[in-house]
Amino acid sequence: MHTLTCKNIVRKMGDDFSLGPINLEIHAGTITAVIGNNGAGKTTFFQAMSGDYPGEGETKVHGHNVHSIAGKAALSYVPQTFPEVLPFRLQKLRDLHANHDDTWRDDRFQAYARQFDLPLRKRISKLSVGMQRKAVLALQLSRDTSLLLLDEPFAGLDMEGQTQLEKILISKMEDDPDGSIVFATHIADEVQRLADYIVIMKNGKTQEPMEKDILAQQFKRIWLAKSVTGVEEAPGIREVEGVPPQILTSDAEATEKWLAERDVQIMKRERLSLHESLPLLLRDEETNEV
Ligand SMILES: Nc1ncnc2c1ncn2[C@@H]1O[C@H](COP(=O)(O)OP(=O)(O)OP(=O)(O)O)[C@@H](O)[C@H]1O
Repeated sequence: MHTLTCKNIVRKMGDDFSLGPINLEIHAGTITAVIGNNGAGKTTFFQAMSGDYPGEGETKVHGHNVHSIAGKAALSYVPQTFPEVLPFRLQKLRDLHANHDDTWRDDRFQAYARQFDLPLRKRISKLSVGMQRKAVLALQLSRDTSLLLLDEPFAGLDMEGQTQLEKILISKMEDDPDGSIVFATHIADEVQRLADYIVIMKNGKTQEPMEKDILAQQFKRIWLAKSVTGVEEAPGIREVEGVPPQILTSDAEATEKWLAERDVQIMKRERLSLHESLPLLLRDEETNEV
């Protein structure tokens, strides 16, 4: 079952950037991290997925068009910036949701407001950047929806806030096993701790979602006993350094098969952390568009 389906999402931004076409399916019960370099198009994509603008293509949440009432009621969206809420006090925004939003769970809001120590009676614009994000997270996480779209939700949060948010997201998934979370991030540790799938975004296009655990098995550093001609061209090779060579591969199985065929002994191998493998993925020139 899919929580979210994007079909042929396209958006042109100025003269220099265009998003898509993006086709993506997010399975129910999963957390997906969208990663990409600055300017890759993550925010533009989140705006498109959330129905923030009437663009080309179609996004559906549990089968409902994202622009329909049912679609809007099925998702919560925390954008990267939120100028429209800045003039208001959090209490006022809480009251609006409590009175007009069928998805609203006031018990949750009160708990998040306490946890994040949010001042209800100050204008959001008067809060620090991190507190502003906590306020918007508290509002959106208090809506009982099956899809959370979070554009860099950890940016600007203090360490305690990051840990609190992680716990909240994990407990939301436990409460609603068919729910899904899609979040954009630049933080490898958050990908490591939260994500089931990783979607790489480059030049406005997404690659096919990759299972984080499979990716962790494929990326390895391998120490060879001797130099071997043509190793730079072996399958999966990303980097070759030193004599005897130390190699980085994104397809350990294929690389090791290639080495075995040439009787090259492997002295040692270790998996790469996401801190090492994600930058390699983002550097790659090729995109496998879906
Ligand atoms: N209002 C706009 N008019 C023209 N171009 C824009 C506009 N907003 C964004 N862009 C361009 O769209 C591209 C994608 O921007 P976007 O903010 O989606 O990237 P991002 O991956 O979220 O980046 P970051 O990691 O820095 O947040 C950029 O090249 C940016 O210059």
